[in-house]
Amino acid sequence: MKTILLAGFGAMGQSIFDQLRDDPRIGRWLVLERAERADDARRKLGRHGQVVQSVDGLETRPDFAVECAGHEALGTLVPRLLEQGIDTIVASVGALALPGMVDRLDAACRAGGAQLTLVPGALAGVDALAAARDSGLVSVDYTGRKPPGSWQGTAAASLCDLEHLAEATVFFEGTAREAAATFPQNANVAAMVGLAGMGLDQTRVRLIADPAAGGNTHTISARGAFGRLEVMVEAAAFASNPKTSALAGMSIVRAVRNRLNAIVI
Ligand SMILES: NC(=O)C1=CN([C@@H]2O[C@H](COP(=O)(O)OP(=O)(O)OC[C@H]3O[C@@H](n4cnc5c(N)ncnc54)[C@H](O)[C@@H]3O)[C@@H](O)[C@H]2O)C=CC1
Ligand SMILES: O=C([O-])CC(=O)C(=O)O
Repeated sequence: MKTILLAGFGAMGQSIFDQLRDDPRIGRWLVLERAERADDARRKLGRHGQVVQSVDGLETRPDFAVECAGHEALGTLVPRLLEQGIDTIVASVGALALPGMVDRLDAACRAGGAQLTLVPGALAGVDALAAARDSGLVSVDYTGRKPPGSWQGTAAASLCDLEHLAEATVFFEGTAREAAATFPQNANVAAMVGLAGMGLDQTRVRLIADPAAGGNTHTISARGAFGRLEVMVEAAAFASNPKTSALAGMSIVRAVRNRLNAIVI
């Protein structure tokens, strides 16, 4: 039976645990949380696992790890996990847009002989984009559209009047690298499109606050030698965190199951 280390027990982390808690192939959860949220995590984990203080000096070595704790945590925790040879699945893909981060993670993987998995998260179409890239891509565009409430508490609040928007408002246009760095809680998907396709600096991003949006919508438009791609997801958000689509948690669950299943889809 497997032991999984889960860094971050917020909206996504709790949903991942809830979906996988009864899987007989998983024996134990080691959860890393900030001190002020540790008791809550301990209570929710019950007999299924324990809260740990650090990724270093663990009594039980995890078989693999999952990160859903944010950009800062990715930078501090994930290289240390990889250096210890612990394969890690990450949600906070946008942190790879930070200067030097890809090289740092690559070096940590090599030092530990570990593998880092970036999930599509709330996106669809990443498989096709990544497959098409070696044959040559001509353009890749990503548009993120969310209700104003999903942009509250982010840099969008200083770029438009989120409280009083009467219509859909484009408040950001730039590269995937700029989007990921400016909106760490909302533009991990933009970084994923960039990393899977033409690169962080060649991928164009538009971010929109839309009072009429029915959910968090993510649209990828791409052209290349393969042909043309147009994929849109309208995703329901977590009640506990409207910035995050529940599909992002499901995407991690898929990645975990793919490590446990005989047949990988
Ligand atoms: N790839 C994708 O499609 C998506 C990726 N994300 C990323 O996933 C992250 C998590 O999303 P949510 O669960 O919705 O956020 P959340 O804010 O609900 O939960 C994050 C949890 O991580 C904990 N945390 C923060 N720093 C930590 C640290 N150093 N060590 C341990 N725990 C720490 C927080 O206390 C909190 O409980 C986001 O910050 C974002 O970077 C979010 C949405 C979609
Ligand atoms: O969950 C989503 O809709 C996407 C998101 O927040 C992110 O990529 O950071």
